[in-house]
Amino acid sequence: MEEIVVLIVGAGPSGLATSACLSVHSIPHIILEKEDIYASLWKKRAYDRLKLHLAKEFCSLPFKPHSPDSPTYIPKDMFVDYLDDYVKTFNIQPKYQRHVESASYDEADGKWRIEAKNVLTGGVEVYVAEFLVVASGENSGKYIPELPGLDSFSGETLHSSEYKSGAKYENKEVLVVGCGNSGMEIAYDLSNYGVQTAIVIRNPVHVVSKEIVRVGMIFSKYLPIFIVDIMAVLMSKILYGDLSKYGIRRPTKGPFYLKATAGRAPVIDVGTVAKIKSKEIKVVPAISSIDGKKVLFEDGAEREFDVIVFATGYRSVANNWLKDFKHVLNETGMPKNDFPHHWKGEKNLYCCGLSRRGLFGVSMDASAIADDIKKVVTEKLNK
Ligand SMILES: Cc1cc2nc3c(=O)[nH]c(=O)nc-3n(C[C@H](O)[C@H](O)[C@H](O)COP(=O)(O)OP(=O)(O)OC[C@H]3O[C@@H](n4cnc5c(N)ncnc54)[C@H](O)[C@@H]3O)c2cc1C
Ligand SMILES: NC(=O)C1=CN([C@@H]2O[C@H](COP(=O)(O)OP(=O)(O)OC[C@H]3O[C@@H](n4cnc5c(N)ncnc54)[C@H](OP(=O)(O)O)[C@@H]3O)[C@@H](O)[C@H]2O)C=CC1
Ligand SMILES: O=C(O)C(=O)Cc1c[nH]c2ccccc12
Repeated sequence: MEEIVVLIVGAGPSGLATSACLSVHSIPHIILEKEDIYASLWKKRAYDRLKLHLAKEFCSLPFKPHSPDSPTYIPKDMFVDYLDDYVKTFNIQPKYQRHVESASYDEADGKWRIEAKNVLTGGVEVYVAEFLVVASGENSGKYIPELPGLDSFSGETLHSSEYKSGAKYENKEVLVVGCGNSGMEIAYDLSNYGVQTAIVIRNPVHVVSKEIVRVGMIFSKYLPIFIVDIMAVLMSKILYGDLSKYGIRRPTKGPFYLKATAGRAPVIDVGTVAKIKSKEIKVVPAISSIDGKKVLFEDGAEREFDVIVFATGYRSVANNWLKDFKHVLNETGMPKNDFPHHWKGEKNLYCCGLSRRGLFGVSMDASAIADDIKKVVTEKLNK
């Protein structure tokens, strides 16, 4: 059994940022990561053409702004290089292939007991920590809806986290389920490879440009969200026009309101809208059932597909291993406390990167968590 002051679960940007902030405070800690590398989402589960879709000033980790020479919207591989530099700068050394399977709070000694399977040896390692930081990601579990007849589908199915590029789907009929940023960009990528592409858009969704988001993020510092949303929607209408005739309806609530309250990011268009307008990408309604290669839609139409890409999002699965999750999370694996108090729980339990604010939120959380742990440790030493 290993005793440690702070144990961090996950070596994505949240775990790395928290580690850096704790190191600056000289607080001993370890990171347990189930994969064999850090930043596995960015290194293993992201498609080729992915870029950061927030301007770089909103995407840096603590103590390390992006280089002035970096493009405003950083390509995935360049962001991975940035994380490599970050890990070197702060000498971050996660314990890899340690899959945390259980974490519970021992009331008797007031510490966290963490059990992790060593993926290499198959053995179970036990750790005892005074502080526990959940940094396992809001996108840690793939979500695929249960659709009637899905088991009968005779083509290929994959989740967006498994998609790399449209190259392997040339001359195929592909259905993308989900019109979030993954679905809309994957549909664009498929279409660029000449793939016959359809996308399911079943509910209203905002479409904005990167520049509208950048302006909105800047103005959000000074103006109430409803003003920012009025501006954002007006700019979107000017840029894209009335999209309802193409099957894209705008929600009644604004894009920044929905992001702040429901964590639903607007679609930041990469060129998909133009392809939908030109009918290179076909918009279809919700699926009612699947039969072999045939997909039946709620408008009664049906069409055969070779491939279905589920760009239907993710879920936090922290509750699978965090037995005493109620000290910081709710039943869905997300923070039980509202932003900006979401990161701190009871019993020295914290969560980082679960505020649905992307890397911008990661940095805020990591700094706040490390500062709070430093305060608690200092107060204890001064008693
Ligand atoms: C396709 C995609 C694109 C995105 N683009 C942007 C963007 O442009 N800008 C932005 O701000 N945000 C973006 N995001 C949001 C993204 O969540 C953050 O950028 C960032 O990756 C969050 O970091 P994280 O460390 O909290 O979570 P993750 O990056 O998901 O890392 C969590 C880590 O925890 C590990 N882990 C999970 N469970 C366990 C366990 N039980 N035991 C041990 N280890 C475990 C995982 O292996 C993983 O390495 C995007 C997300 C996706 C899916
Ligand atoms: N940097 C970048 O360029 C990118 C960033 N991202 C980020 O990654 C995160 C995850 O994004 P993403 O993977 O798109 O997931 P999201 O959760 O944002 O979107 C999931 C989509 O799936 C749809 N959906 C769910 N179930 C069904 C169903 N049964 N039938 C039809 N549609 C369904 C949802 O529609 P409904 O509303 O109807 O439920 C929604 O449109 C987000 O924060 C996003 O901003 C993602 C891709 C690229
Ligand atoms: O892409 C993501 O997952 C993000 O959460 C990035 C993000 C943070 N704040 C936003 C506001 C509008 C659109 C995207 C984001």
